[in-house]
Amino acid sequence: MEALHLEQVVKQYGDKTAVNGISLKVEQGEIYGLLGANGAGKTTTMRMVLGLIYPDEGRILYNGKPYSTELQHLMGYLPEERGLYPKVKVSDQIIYLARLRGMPASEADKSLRYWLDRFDVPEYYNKKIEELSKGNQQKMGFVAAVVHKPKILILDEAFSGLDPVNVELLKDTVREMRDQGTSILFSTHRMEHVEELCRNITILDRSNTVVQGDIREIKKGYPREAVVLRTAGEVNGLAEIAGVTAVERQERGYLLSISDIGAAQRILQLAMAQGEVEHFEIKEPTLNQIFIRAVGESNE
Ligand SMILES: Nc1ncnc2c1ncn2[C@@H]1O[C@H](COP(=O)(O)OP(=O)(O)OP(=O)(O)O)[C@@H](O)[C@H]1O
Repeated sequence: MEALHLEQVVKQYGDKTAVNGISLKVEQGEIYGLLGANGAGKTTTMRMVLGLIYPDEGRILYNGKPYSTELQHLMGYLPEERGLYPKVKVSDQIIYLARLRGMPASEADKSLRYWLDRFDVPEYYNKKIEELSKGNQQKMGFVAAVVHKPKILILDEAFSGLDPVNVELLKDTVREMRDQGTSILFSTHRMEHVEELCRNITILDRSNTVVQGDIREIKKGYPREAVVLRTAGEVNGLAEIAGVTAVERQERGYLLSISDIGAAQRILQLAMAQGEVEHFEIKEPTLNQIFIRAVGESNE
């Protein structure tokens, strides 16, 4: 059974439909990508899942059951806007938040110390949030979201403001939580993070679902329009091949754009006829390209 199931969920603010009939399922131990342009309805959807606001239509089920206040103990949320108080000590507020979610103080303290050690910052225990850098405040926001061991974790731009080392650290942590059975709703504008972490995604555009499903399946539905070719020497006549729309000379070869898949074979044949081919690859579209195309198309 799905840990989280949204069925035709609608949210309106006056005349404005912020979310227009979203349906999705997140399995136990899955990281699910919720994507969309600015104002598409992601935060509104996440706030409904958290029970902070209520859907006007449709329903949300948690392990097959409707929302109840006990669920607050099972959910963790890292909001896009920093949610921690600047003047309060890290330990005071994170333990307080964990207790609000039903964790005894001594266990919360132990869990907080575990996370501070894990992130190699045990000294933050006694620091005020305002004394930390922006990235480290973000890390403490993450700790606040996971300290009580949630079963459903909602991450809104979890990696924003983090340096590459910390991004990797948090990615590993998120994967580990997934492997332990946590279901994670993951929202970001960074498509490469989605490619690395998520199996299934929904792309929202102006309140509507425009793309949904398994990333690998979605990619199969889009044409392959790029070829990478690496050869020992120059290849003449690439631009004249039927179906080749652009040829870009790169440091170690060529990047070609094609309008039909047959052009790829013609490129390979021409290159082989002129010398040794070191590398040949027909590239799948990136999620970034799919996003731009899907959101662009629905705006036409
Ligand atoms: N409290 C509110 N009252 C009125 N309109 C709202 C409210 N909250 C959100 N909206 C509107 O609902 C739509 C969806 O907003 P939402 O914040 O869910 O988008 P988002 O996908 O999270 O965007 P972003 O990527 O910019 O964070 C927007 O048009 C927004 O202006």
